[in-house]
Amino acid sequence: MKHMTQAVTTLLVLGGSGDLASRLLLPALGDLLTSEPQRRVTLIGAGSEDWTDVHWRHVVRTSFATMKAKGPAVDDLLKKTHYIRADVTKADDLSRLLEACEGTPALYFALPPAIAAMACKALEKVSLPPKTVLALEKPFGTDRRSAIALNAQLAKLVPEDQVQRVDHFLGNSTVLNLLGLRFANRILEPVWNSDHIQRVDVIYDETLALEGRARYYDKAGALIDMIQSHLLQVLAVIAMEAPSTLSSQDLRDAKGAVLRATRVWNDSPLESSRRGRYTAGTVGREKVPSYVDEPGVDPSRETETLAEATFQIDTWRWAGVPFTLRSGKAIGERRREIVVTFRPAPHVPTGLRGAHQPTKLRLMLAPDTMSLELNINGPGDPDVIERASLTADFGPGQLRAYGEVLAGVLDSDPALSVRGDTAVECWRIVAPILKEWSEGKVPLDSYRAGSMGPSGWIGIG
Ligand SMILES: NC(=O)C1=CN([C@@H]2O[C@H](COP(=O)(O)OP(=O)(O)OC[C@H]3O[C@@H](n4cnc5c(N)ncnc54)[C@H](OP(=O)(O)O)[C@@H]3O)[C@@H](O)[C@H]2O)C=CC1
Ligand SMILES: O=C1O[C@H](COP(=O)(O)O)[C@@H](O)[C@H](O)[C@H]1O
Repeated sequence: MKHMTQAVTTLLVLGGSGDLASRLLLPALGDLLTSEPQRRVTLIGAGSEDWTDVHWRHVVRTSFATMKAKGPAVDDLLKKTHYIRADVTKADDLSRLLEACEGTPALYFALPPAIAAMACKALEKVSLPPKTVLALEKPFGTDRRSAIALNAQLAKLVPEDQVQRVDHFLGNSTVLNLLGLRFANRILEPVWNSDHIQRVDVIYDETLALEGRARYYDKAGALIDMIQSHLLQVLAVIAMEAPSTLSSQDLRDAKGAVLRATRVWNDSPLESSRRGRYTAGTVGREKVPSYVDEPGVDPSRETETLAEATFQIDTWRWAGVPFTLRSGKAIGERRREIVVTFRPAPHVPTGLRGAHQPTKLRLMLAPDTMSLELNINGPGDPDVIERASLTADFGPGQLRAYGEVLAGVLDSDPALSVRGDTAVECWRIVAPILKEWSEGKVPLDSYRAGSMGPSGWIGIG
């Protein structure tokens, strides 16, 4: 993304002792500072663990090492970074943390969602320095109503453009590349509509299983964890109208308009959604227990680990085109792709045989590649259609997804974050599915960990 003047001088990570901080945020910060050595950031970690500064520096160094982070910005940060033990739900503790911040702080809520909401409430009693940035992780709230309440709470604290509702998929380079691919070429936009596109599928199947995250995941499940947030954002970027600029206002207006027009296909979760849960199996060489036997899981919740749902977008451009989003855990093969399937050619000349498959554009995420699958009639019999793929490698991108997220936070540029109304809209979109699933109207199918999903499910993409 574009690089703005850095607005934030201190990054205060609330929940610095957690998984997100050490596995994703800190490595991304190291990566960002290596690639942009002119940045200067003071990093403060805060959490309920009784850590010393020495221990915290060790955690930061270890995380930075995973990205081979180096250079003057990294050295400067490592010299000064420190850790403060605090209960972030208490106003006094939050005041203490803010007093330790130099200049303009960004508070990154790397906290369980309920604790983040409590911390926001406590911040009402705290005086925030001007231009303070608040960065909140997904899921933003637990349903439409709580997202509206959290928005109202945040509005009491800072203006909307100082709130970053983080969705790291928007920092994913393939998602960013979609902007260039769609809007910097003449050939795609004229066919990017229901006249030419038959369906769009977004698939994010992971080989990872629960990874010890039952405390959060068992209450969320695949629909909330992946579709309500990340994949609907991807849908919005695929389907949005061309923004005039890459400014946060233009990008977020364009995404917001698409999501406001999106609803469950035919308003029927029964026909348009499926859910599954893995049983014991082997993924690669790893033995995976049945989801219900994972520590911390409550089987009576009937949490799904694989979700698939089809949506419609009620606009002139997209009327009648199904958008199917799917994500699952403990699937036998990792598959992360956007598949755009074009309608068949209106007439294939009589005498040309074998044009059975439609043109498909595949955009693969991490590693970021693209392939356009075409029908051609060479090199063999000129009367027979064969398939050919035009492929391109997008390269790794300057920064990883969380690096882009952190650049946005430090520059106080919300372009890659989710606007408040859009976060609410995403809950509105999935609400009918959540309701019918909770009422048991859509069966919870089983699939063996390491398989491609429940038998009987027709593959997509
Ligand atoms: N982990 C991941 O892969 C991803 C996580 N996220 C989101 O990031 C957020 C954090 O997740 P994750 O890091 O996995 O969660 P963890 O449970 O690993 O970490 C949460 C952190 O918050 C701290 N904490 C909890 N209560 C308090 C309190 N009252 N005062 C101070 N610190 C407190 C915990 O400290 P202690 O352990 O001492 O309680 C811990 O450091 C969630 O919203 C999640 O959805 C988003 C994308 C990916
Ligand atoms: O936010 C989340 O995303 C990850 C998948 O994203 P990736 O960039 O790590 O591939 C997912 O595994 C996790 O369950 C979810 O909370």
